[in-house]
Amino acid sequence: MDADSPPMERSGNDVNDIPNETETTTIPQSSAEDDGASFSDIANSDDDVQIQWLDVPWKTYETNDFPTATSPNTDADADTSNNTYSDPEDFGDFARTSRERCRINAESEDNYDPKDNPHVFYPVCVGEVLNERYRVENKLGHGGFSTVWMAYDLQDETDVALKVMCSGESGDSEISIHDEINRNVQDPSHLVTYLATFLLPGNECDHRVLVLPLRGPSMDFYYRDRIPFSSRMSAAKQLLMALESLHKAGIVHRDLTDRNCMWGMASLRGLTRSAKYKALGRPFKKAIPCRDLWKEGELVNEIEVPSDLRTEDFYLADFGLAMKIDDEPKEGFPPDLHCSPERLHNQDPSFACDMWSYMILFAELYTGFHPFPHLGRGALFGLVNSLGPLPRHWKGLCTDAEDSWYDQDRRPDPEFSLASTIETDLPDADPIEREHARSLMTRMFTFSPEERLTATQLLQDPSFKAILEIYHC
Ligand SMILES: Nc1ncnc2c1ncn2[C@@H]1O[C@H](COP(=O)(O)OP(=O)(O)OP(=O)(O)O)[C@@H](O)[C@H]1O
Repeated sequence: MDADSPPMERSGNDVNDIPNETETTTIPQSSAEDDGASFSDIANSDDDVQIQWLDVPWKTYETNDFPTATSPNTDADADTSNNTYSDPEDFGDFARTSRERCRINAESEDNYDPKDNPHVFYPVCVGEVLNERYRVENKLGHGGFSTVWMAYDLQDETDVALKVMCSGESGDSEISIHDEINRNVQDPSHLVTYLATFLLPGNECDHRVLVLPLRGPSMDFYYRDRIPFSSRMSAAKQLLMALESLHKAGIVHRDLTDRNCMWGMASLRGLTRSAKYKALGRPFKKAIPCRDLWKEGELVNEIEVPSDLRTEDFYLADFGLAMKIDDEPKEGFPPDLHCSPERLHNQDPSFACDMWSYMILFAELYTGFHPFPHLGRGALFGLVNSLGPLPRHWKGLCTDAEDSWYDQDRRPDPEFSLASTIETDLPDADPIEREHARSLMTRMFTFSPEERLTATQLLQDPSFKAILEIYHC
């Protein structure tokens, strides 16, 4: 597929640069420990042959232990720019004790058990080569329908993300919406669409795999308020422009959440696997403990991208629920806290629903917090408490709602009005800036979808532009 992928820099490693066969290189043995060296330390290391990254026992290799120019893995495993090599057998560390096994924070093992689950996940081991091309090197994340892995494309010699879908998810509609995006969206550069796709034969079923360009951490990963304001506001603008181009092509995303928005990640091209493990963390894993599993697989901790690898680019991903605006809506909602109130009342998805979700993300990027504290009583309660009663004609359309939330005499709690929330969350902001934020949020967080600004209108809105200008975006 010729979907856009970002330009990747190739660092100067060439098989001819492999040191003389008489030289000896010392590399660390596998270890879960980390000496805290930064990415730039690794990428710029000009140590000669003896390098020491970890405070762990050392293993000494003769250089002729390493792949030669005729070996298929030569380029993949030798990174002579750093004079370092990957141990071909090193694919992370197994938890050894029950306490260590508890530290593995992955999808539930039940997802692999056909007895518990009609839509099973595909068991994957780090180190496995999928489709004779993609060597799985680390775990990126998982969702309700997939596991997502960082893999090395042995053919194109680049890192990619593999989204391995559960059985029963043909992926057909996601692929066709990716195709639609690549055909019709004027600028898809901030939309994460597939580079290639293949099927993996599973246990009496196939599993669809999407090969995606590798991106960085999702928006929910970092404490947002630790990222500079200018980066967060630039992200908000990039996301809105991506959404505008999606909407102009007649596509609604329907699942705009912090999990589906991602920062960019600096290219790791040219680094050995051990250097990548050094930068991103080593896979920490245990075998999937299901009995009678048809194939080996591992539950693996998801990588934590260090902040010095995060780039200023921002992307919208996961088009699993996206659809053409005129198509018959399929099942599925964003999580309640990012879902528009009309969708929570079972109205059809619309561009305005996406704009509500966008505005929640904008508020989270801007203030660092969700704008409607729900006090443990659910998303709709948070809205009623801050904005006032829900439209009377929606009553009865949402089973989780209380009748009193539609009582038109009900007053919002002044402590949770948008003005007070903005003042609490941004105590140092200039009053004029806060007034722009209040005005913008009041107009966007309206229960009438038809009154919400479109993406194009919001990009032109004087208050939106004023806030971005303050942060030089
Ligand atoms: N291209 C990518 N680069 C890096 N990480 C990714 C990429 N795609 C997905 N991820 C990670 O994997 C996680 C799950 O991906 P995704 O949301 O696409 O899966 P899903 O099964 O559709 O999830 P959901 O149940 O939320 O719809 C994301 O939150 C993100 O952390």
